[in-house]
Amino acid sequence: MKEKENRELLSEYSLEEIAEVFVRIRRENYLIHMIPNGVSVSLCADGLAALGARPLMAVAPEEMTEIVSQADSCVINLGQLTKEKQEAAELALKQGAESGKPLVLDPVGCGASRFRMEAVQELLNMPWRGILKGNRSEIYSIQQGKLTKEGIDSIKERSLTRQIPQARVYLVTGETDDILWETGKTEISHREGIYRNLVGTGCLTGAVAGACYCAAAQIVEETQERSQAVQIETEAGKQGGAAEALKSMKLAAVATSLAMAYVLEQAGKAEGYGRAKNALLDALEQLSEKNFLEWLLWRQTCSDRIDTGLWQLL
Ligand SMILES: Nc1ncnc2c1ncn2[C@@H]1O[C@H](COP(=O)(O)OP(=O)(O)O)[C@@H](O)[C@H]1O
Ligand SMILES: Cc1ncsc1CCOP(=O)(O)O
Repeated sequence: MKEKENRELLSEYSLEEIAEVFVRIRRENYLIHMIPNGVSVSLCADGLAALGARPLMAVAPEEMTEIVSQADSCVINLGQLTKEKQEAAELALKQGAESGKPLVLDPVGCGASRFRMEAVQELLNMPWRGILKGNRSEIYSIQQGKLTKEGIDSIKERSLTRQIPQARVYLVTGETDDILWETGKTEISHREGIYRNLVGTGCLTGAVAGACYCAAAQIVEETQERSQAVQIETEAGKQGGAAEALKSMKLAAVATSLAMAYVLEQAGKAEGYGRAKNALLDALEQLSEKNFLEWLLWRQTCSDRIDTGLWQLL
């Protein structure tokens, strides 16, 4: 059963399709609106630009509906949360859901204070479809409704439940990233290379997910259109909306996780914290080039050799 789940995911997305996500971001120059935090705003804006996307960082509730309407996707990062930011996040999720935009929510440090936890729970109770990206501690806090008081980091080992709402995909980051959805789960290991904990890489992961989600939605839609052109309408086809949306979210999460594994590996080779941050941005720029597909193929070959698989069995 576990093996079947894993094979299904492998057959769902080829490495070429994953690499195509980044070629598309550069070609389409998606406008990614992010409600950022002051600590990582430059890294996220630079990171999106390095990918070939167009960042737009807006925070004022007064302009949120207009801004979300014109963006291709919206990433809501709750770091440095204030009441005003919470209001902006609610408006962004509402407008994003109404206009069917790809949405990513990053509940930064939601286990650190009651204020953050309550705000996150309210936002999660709203009806929107999208990706929830958090470290293991943040997702644990959300699932258990408990404060973990680990600051913004994930320090302790935490077990997560498999109860994921239907319209959401969770991208849980750490040494191994977990991608969870209502009926399944996969793991992507980041253990290769030397890892350096650079401030803002969690936020950057959310920003990258926002860009990947735009490309993934287009890729999935085009694949669906091609298959509909040769098929008569089936029951599965009629229910295509939710299934397609789930596929886009999963492809976006897988592409984000592997891209971050690649860029963090490049950053890990640089000497010194400052150089590592620049190496991270330079590596983001390479994702749309053939280096990244070659790295994916190389990684798969290595994984096959040590018999773990690119996507680890669950
Ligand atoms: N020990 C680790 N080894 C390799 N990569 C890691 C490790 N911990 C986190 N990462 C990666 O670093 C990025 C940021 O994740 P994380 O540090 O968990 O987020 P946050 O900054 O929100 O706590 C993600 O791409 C994640 O996969
Ligand atoms: C340090 C800090 N404090 C509030 S937001 C923030 C940045 C979060 O960075 P990361 O992406 O590494 O979790």
